Amino acid sequence: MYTTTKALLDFAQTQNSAIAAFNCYNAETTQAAINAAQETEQPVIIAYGERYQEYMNLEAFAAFTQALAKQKSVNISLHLDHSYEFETIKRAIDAGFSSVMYDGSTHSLEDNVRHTKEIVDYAHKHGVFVEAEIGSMKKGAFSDEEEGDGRLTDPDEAALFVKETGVDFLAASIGTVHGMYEGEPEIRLDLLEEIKEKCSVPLVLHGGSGTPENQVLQAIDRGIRKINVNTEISLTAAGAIAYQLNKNANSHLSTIMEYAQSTMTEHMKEIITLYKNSK
Ligand SMILES: O=C(O)C[C@@H](O)[C@H](O)C(=O)COP(=O)(O)O
Ligand SMILES: [Zn+2]
Repeated sequence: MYTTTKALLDFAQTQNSAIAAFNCYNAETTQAAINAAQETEQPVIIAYGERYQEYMNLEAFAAFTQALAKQKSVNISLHLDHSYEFETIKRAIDAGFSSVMYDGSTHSLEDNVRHTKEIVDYAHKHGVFVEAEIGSMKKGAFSDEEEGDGRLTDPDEAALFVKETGVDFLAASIGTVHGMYEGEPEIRLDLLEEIKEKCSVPLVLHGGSGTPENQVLQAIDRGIRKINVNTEISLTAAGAIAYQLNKNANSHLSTIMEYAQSTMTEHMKEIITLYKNSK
């Protein structure tokens, strides 16, 4: 079923769980995520980033995802991840994305508020929900993302940001990184508690890959409702491809990709089940 990210995060709120938002950019990643949702009978968010456009056209991706989602009985939403250009956001809204993320984290607070508000006003007029980021994420290992300066979110700034912009979901920087960790990460649960207390909107955790399970569960218990995962799944697929080629270097491409896809599905099922947080 094709639904909105807002409906999924509201549902997560009632369950004290978080919804996995998997970064998808081709047929295999998207099918893997949708199959994982179907097999676990849990909702999932398909997150397509602005930077993937060179790899798969935005409108084609949206049509593909919506067509698959409509054939399934579980709830699936389509979200535009990290976007910097108003133009991309407008295109995503026209293509049927239910939510978009404007990433103004590299701007000053004042500019981030101004740009985000402009986008929120536009998106809300079109019935679309907006995620935005305050603070910024550091880049860890194996991430193709651009280097951020890694500023933790200030709870008072976050409260002001939510109030001034009218944003629907807030991505807060609380100690995770984009990519894998070099050492043991430490999610700042104290900071998360303070942000949660001061902001009434659902909170989003970026940099889900490699984050220790006990820290993830504690973050969910303190109000994280959406967790973005990319690098970990990409590494799983790369490992599966290497394994298949090692077994048979002349494998047909469809065999290699099918194996990569089913391996991703299994990994995604574990993540979805963890985030469900049922004790
Ligand atoms: O890499 C992308 O294009 C998107 C990611 O930044 C995503 O938003 C995210 O936070 C996933 O982090 P990761 O699991 O640590 O790669
Ligand atoms: Zn991210």
